[in-house]
Amino acid sequence: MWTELGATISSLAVAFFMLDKYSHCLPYILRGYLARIFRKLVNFVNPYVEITFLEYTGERLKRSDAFLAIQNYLSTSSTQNARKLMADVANDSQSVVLSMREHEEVTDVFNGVNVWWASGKILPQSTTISFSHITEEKRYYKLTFDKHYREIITKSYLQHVLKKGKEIAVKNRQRMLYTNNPSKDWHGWMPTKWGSLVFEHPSTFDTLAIKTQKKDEIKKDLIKFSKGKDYYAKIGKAWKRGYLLHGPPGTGKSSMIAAMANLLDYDVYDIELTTVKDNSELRKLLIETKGKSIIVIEDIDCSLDLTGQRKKRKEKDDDEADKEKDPISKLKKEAEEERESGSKVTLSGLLNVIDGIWSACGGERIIIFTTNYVDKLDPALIRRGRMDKHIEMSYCCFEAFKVLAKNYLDIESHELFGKIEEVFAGTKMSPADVADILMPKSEEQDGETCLKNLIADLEAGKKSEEAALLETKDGVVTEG
Ligand SMILES: Nc1ncnc2c1ncn2[C@@H]1O[C@H](COP(=O)(O)OP(=O)(O)OP(=O)(O)O)[C@@H](O)[C@H]1O
Ligand SMILES: [Mg+2]
Repeated sequence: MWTELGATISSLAVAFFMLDKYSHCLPYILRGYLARIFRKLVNFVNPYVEITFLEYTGERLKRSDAFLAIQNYLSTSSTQNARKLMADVANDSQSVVLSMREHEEVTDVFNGVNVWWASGKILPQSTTISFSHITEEKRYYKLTFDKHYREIITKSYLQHVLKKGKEIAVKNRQRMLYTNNPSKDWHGWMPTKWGSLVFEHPSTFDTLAIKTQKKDEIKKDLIKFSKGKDYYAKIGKAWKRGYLLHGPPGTGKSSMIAAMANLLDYDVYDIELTTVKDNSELRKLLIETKGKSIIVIEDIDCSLDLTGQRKKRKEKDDDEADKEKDPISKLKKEAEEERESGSKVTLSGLLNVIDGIWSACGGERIIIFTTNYVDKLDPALIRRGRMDKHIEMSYCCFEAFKVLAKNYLDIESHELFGKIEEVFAGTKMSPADVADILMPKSEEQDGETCLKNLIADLEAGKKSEEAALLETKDGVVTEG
């Protein structure tokens, strides 16, 4: 069909060229008359409108969202029509996603109107060697439809295609875990700021050992946030939420982040601040994050000189230690300090970037800081509005233990539970330690043995804690 159409159009183009060339020989009125007839003729033989959607648009050659949505949309309709398809895998290799190959055509029907989609690519014109995969060839989709349906196609149909395409993208999307690459590995404008892996952490709110009430409260908060697009727009605030997770090591802070990402189906951006050169690099990194994501800065107290106090204290300790150090140790220490001082991200820089980034980016984002020492953090960093919710991850309690016993041993109730509840009171064992004890170490070790081991460990821990407390008390009394 297109070949015939092309031939007709070229004949008309020749006719028009001749008309244009010799028009000065014709009287003015006849010239206008012929031009009108010619236009009618072209409209008659080619009543179609074409819209082209390029893969890369704009000066910065950003990948077009419309192109991606169309690609996804056509992945369903084209599989029924097109003969040449391309295959890719999604969702942990669970499903195959098919899309149209170049120079294929498919027909789609919308409200009884036929439209035609064609895929193609424009090859580079010059033979110069390019270092960019983007400039080498330009892929596009071309939509053709009868001009009588211009209104319905350009409005309703395209809206329908974009909406469906985005829905398919969400369905096929593999969640990713991004980690920042050191800036020395960034090459020009190539997207190497973030390295990525498929995010496959198994932690969920069901496997998290924390009190049920707290768990439900956090889940409710997250779901409310993720559905809050209209609410945030109404109150004129950026669609973001900050969480501060604090608690001793092994209490499940990192597991909680994974559970949050799994609950909301968000990507995770894990920022290692110590490899970020300065504030402007941090800004670049954050600007590149996408919506529906959780931005994580773990151990925030260790990543930055947050309060100034840490540095001063360190300097004081170091000065004293230096007096005793030999020259080789001193040199080693200096080299280490130089490496450590690689990151010049400052607290105020971090705050500015965090506050600014929300206004610059669309789409929902959660930012999470974790720390073992909440008291060390600068109040400016964790004030309400920046970190909206503070979640304390605490030592294991009996309620949390029951979750671990179910996960690790498949035991939901046992005669030893009464004793365990009793010994848990007043102990400080992290869920990570409890989980380790509950994990059978050999084939012979059954659930009951693990529970008995736990009781023994808890009792031993309790005794040593009591002894330590007594010692301290004695110390205070003696000093007094
Ligand atoms: N609350 C919890 N519920 C379930 N499992 C937990 C919990 N806390 C710890 N664990 C187990 O212990 C391991 C370590 O936990 P996790 O890394 O989440 O602790 P963390 O608080 O991030 O520790 P750190 O402060 O050292 O980073 C996890 O792999 C998990 O199996
Ligand atoms: Mg952690």
